[in-house]
Amino acid sequence: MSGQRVDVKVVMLGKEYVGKTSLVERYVHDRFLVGPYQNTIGAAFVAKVMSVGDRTVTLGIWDTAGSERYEAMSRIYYRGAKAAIVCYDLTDSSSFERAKFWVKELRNLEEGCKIYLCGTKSDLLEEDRRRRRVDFHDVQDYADNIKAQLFETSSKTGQSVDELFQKVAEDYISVATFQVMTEDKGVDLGQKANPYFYSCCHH
Ligand SMILES: Nc1nc2c(ncn2[C@@H]2O[C@H](COP(=O)(O)OP(=O)(O)OP(=O)(O)O)[C@@H](O)[C@H]2O)c(=O)[nH]1
Repeated sequence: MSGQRVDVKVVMLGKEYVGKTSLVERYVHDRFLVGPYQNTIGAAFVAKVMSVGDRTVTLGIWDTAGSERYEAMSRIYYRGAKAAIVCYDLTDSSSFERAKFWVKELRNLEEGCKIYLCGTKSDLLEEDRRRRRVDFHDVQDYADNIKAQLFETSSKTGQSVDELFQKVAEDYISVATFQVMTEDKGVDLGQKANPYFYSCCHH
C-alpha cells in the first residue's frame, strides 16, 4: 500500500478495550481475532480501497490507542481527519462518557471532521440483553444533536461493520461532489435551499 494516495483520512477513537482494532480487522481482513487482548501502542495505519458506485475511494484508517496514557498521541492522529469513528462498548457506560470526551474535542478542534458514533460488541447483547449499559435512544438523541451517524456493530459477527465504513466513503463522495460543484461551477450556496440540489449531494 505504500505510496498509494489516500482519499479519506479516518481516525478510530475511543476508550481502551472498546474494540477499535477488532473493528478495523473485521473490515479490512474480514476476521475476528481471538486470544489474549493486546492493547494498541501509539497507533496503527491501514489503507483500504473500496467502491462507491463507479468510484474508487481509498480510506486511510488510523487506529489509535485507547489508553489515556496515549491521549496526546491520539490528538496527533486525528488532525486533518475527514472522518472519526468514535467507539464505545455497548456493555460499558464509562466508555460512552469517554466517547463524548472525544466528540467534544473534535467539535472544538477539527471542524471538517465528520463524526460516526459506533457502539461495539452488539453480539454480547444478543446473548443477553441485560448486558446493555448504553441506551440506544439516549445515544440517538445525542447523535442527532451533534449531527453524527450512529451504528451498533459487532466485529465478532460482522454486524453493520461494512455498512459503517461504506457510509464513511459515501459521505466523502457526497462532500467531494458538492465541493466540485460549488468550486468549479461557481454554484451559489444559497441553492442548498433547493430540495433537488440538496438531495443530490446528501444521501
Ligand atoms: N464479543 C465481542 N468482543 C469484542 C468485539 N470487539 C472486540 N472485542 C474484544 O474486546 C477486546 C478489546 O478489543 P480491541 O479491538 O483490542 O480493543 P481496542 O479498542 O482496539 O483497544 P486499545 O488498543 O487498548 O485501544 C478484545 O478481547 C476483543 O476480542 C465484538 O464485537 N464482540
